[in-house]
Amino acid sequence: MLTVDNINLHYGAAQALRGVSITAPMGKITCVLGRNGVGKTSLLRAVTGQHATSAGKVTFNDTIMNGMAPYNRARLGVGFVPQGREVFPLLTVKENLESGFAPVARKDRFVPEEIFALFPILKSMLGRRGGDLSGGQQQQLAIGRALVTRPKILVLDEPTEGIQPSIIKDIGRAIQYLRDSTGMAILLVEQYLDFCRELADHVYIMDRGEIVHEGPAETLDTPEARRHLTV
Ligand SMILES: Nc1ncnc2c1ncn2[C@@H]1O[C@H](COP(=O)(O)OP(=O)(O)OP(=O)(O)O)[C@@H](O)[C@H]1O
Repeated sequence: MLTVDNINLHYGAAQALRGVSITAPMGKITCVLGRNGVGKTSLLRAVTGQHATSAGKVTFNDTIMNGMAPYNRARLGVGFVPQGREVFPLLTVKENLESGFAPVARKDRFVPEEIFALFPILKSMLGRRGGDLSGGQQQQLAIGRALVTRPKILVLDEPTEGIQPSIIKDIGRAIQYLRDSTGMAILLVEQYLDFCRELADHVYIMDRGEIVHEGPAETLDTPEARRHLTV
C-alpha cells in the first residue's frame, strides 16, 4: 500500500501542498479529484519522485521513498502514466513499450501479452510512430508502457484528458481489470467526475494544496463534495 503522510511541497517560495495525507491500498482504485491548479499533479510528483517534498513521508509497502530517485521508485513497483502521456513521438509503438524495460530484470524484458489483450490496437500498430497515434491511442500506449515495468501501483495523471468517450470507456475497463485481476493499487488523478464515480473505491478531493474531503465514491454526490469541485 502507498502511504502519503502529511507532506508539504514547495516550488521555490510557493507552497503547492500543505499537510497532504492519502493512502492507496492494494487491489483498490483511489481517485484524487480537484479543480485546475489545486496540487493534484504536485502530489503525483511527490509520489513518483519528480519533485522533493519539504516535509512528511511517502511510503510504499514499508519502504520510505523520500529522497529516492524516480527510477528506483520504478524498480520498487511504482508505474507512472504522466499527464499529456509523454509518448516518444519518433519512436515506434514497439520501441515506446520497450522503453519500459529499464527497471525490470533481464528475464522479464518482454512485453506481456496481457497488454495487447487490454489494448489490441497497440499490437496492430507496433511499427507505427508514437507521434502518428491519436490521443486516445497514445494514452493506451502510455498505460501499456507503464505496465511493461510490472508495477505494483499504477499512478495515472488525468488519463481521460482530451480523449474521445469510446476510448475513455476502454481505459476505464482496463483499469478495473487491472485492479481485479492483478490486485495492484491504482492511484488516479482526475477532473472528470463521472469517470471517478464509476471506477473509484475511495476518493479524495483537493483544494488549494490541501485534502478537503475523503470518502467512498458515493460521497462525491454530497453538496459538500460538489462545493469543492464546481468552478
Ligand atoms: N514547476 C512549477 N513551478 C512553480 N509553480 C508550479 C510548478 N508546477 C505547478 N506549480 C503551481 O503549483 C500549484 C499546483 O499545481 P499542480 O500542477 O500540482 O495542480 P493540478 O491540480 O495538477 O492542476 P492541473 O489540473 O491544471 O494539472 C499551482 O498553483 C501551480 O501554478
